[in-house]
Amino acid sequence: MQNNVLILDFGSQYTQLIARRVRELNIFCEIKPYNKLPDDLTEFKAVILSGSPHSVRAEDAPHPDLSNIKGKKPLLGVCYGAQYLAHFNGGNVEKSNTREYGRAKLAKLYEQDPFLKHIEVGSQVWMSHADTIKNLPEKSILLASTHDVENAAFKFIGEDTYGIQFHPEVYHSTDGKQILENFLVHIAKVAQTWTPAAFVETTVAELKAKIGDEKVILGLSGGVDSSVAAVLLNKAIGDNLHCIFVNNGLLRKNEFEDVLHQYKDMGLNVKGVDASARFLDALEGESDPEKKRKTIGRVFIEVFDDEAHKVENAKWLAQGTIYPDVIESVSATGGPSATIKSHHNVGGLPDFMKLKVVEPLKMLFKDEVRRVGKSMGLEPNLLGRHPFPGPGLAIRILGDITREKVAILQEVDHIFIQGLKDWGLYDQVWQAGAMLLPVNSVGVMGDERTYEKCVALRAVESTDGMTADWVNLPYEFLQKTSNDIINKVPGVNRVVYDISSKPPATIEWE
Ligand SMILES: Nc1ncnc2c1ncn2[C@@H]1O[C@H](COP(=O)(O)OP(=O)(O)OP(=O)(O)O)[C@@H](O)[C@H]1O
Ligand SMILES: O=c1[nH]c(=O)c2[nH+]cn([C@@H]3O[C@H](COP(=O)(O)O)[C@@H](O)[C@H]3O)c2[nH]1
Ligand SMILES: NC(=O)CC[C@H](N)C(=O)O
Ligand SMILES: [Mg+2]
Repeated sequence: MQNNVLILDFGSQYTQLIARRVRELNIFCEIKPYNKLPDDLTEFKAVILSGSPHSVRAEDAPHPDLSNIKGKKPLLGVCYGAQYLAHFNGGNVEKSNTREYGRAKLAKLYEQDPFLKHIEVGSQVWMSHADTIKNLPEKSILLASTHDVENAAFKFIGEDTYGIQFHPEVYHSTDGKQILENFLVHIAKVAQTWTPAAFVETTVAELKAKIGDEKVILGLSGGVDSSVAAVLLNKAIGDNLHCIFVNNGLLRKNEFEDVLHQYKDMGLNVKGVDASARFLDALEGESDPEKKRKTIGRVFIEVFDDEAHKVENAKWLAQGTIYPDVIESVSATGGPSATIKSHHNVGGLPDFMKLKVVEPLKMLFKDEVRRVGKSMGLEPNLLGRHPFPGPGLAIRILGDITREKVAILQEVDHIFIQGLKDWGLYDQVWQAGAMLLPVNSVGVMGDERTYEKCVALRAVESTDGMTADWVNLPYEFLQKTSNDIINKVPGVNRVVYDISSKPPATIEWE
């Protein structure tokens, strides 16, 4: 890759955002942890240093050796990155008197530098720091100040090395993208050639060369990632791609049939495997959330392995892994984070399958996967689908799972999701679904006492599922949906709406 940019991660919560902004400029970039700086940097045309929760003044802070970079390639330090450049080049970084967090405005611009092209006094920037650069490093000049931060942007004389105290990657920095463009396009001369069409072209060529005449197996889930991966592979190797779509009995109403048809219409070589009974039998009597997830993962591997063996001469397993799954970021604490839920994932396929792995999307963010899918002509209804968890309705039925409960929840979910579509709300919601609760409550229907199930509806806004807010759905919609559910789904006499955000509540109830 000739026009690659390296983002060196010091553990900032915004590192991925830097990558996304760079890619919005149609420039490819990769994130590497600061302690895994590649020896060979020839493929990188420019380097960006991220922010960090650490203070450069602390001994245990990240202090990588930049001697192969600084002065040799265009280099931009953001926040901690800028402080780092200052601190180790004769400048002075100190604790600031007040913690500076939030909006600020560029109050003074000092130089006619391409870095500041189209940037004007008054431009809003976003600050998030406790340390401040008191004295600029040697052989540098000041480029910009805000009202409170004198050394907000600077440049080393005679090099393309820049430092900025604010964060150009967050949207609150109104001209942040322009600044990144100034640095990458005008100063570092990186070509803006990273487009979905170019990605498809190069990836298809790479897949052809890599796979040749061998056969590939791919699990299709109905979700965006595996579908886009399948279409890419299909372009490269045609019917040597064998897709398997498993019905685990825990999908949405009619999902298996509908999606299978859609895949066939797309020209994919796909086999639908109805393993509902195998999953539901294995889950019988199980009500512990983690055990349910593990059981589903295990049965999934068994079914998949059985099917894979039926494809003669299969040598590859394709996966829809995307970039956030593989980025090695530096965590603030350095230690592993707590397991909240065990995600069911084919990523955990055991070695005994002896297949080579191919992951055509592993450098893409989710929105890029969608754009790539769009450029290959995938249906908007497939690309715009809400995320649906691998374990499906199993983790939305609290307590033990029975076929009757699955059927009830499928009906409820169908009414809710169809309603969102009919009311034009589906695309405004990031994810929605219904939970079947393990409680009965008393009701009255047609003068008769009822003692039946309760369902909870959940609709959230989110960008990546890591945090989420419940959606303020119109009362009229909730009223109609609740009525429809209670009237049409026997066994349910109460509907509630989940108004918890994540954190502390997760999106799924189990
Ligand atoms: N019902 C299924 N049949 C076959 N393969 C599946 C099924 N469900 C999941 N998979 C496989 O497991 C992978 C992980 O599933 P999961 O739902 O966790 O992925 P995801 O990141 O949501 O991606 P996707 O958008 O493809 O669903 C999928 O990409 C797919 O390859
Ligand atoms: O493929 C998946 N396998 C799983 O085991 C799984 N568990 C949760 N999810 C989805 O992840 C997002 C965050 O969910 P939680 O807030 O419930 O952890 C939400 O989008 C959930 O639907 C899963 N997806
Ligand atoms: N956002 C950052 O990079 C912060 C850098 C450093 N930890 C500070 O507080 O100033
Ligand atoms: Mg999925």
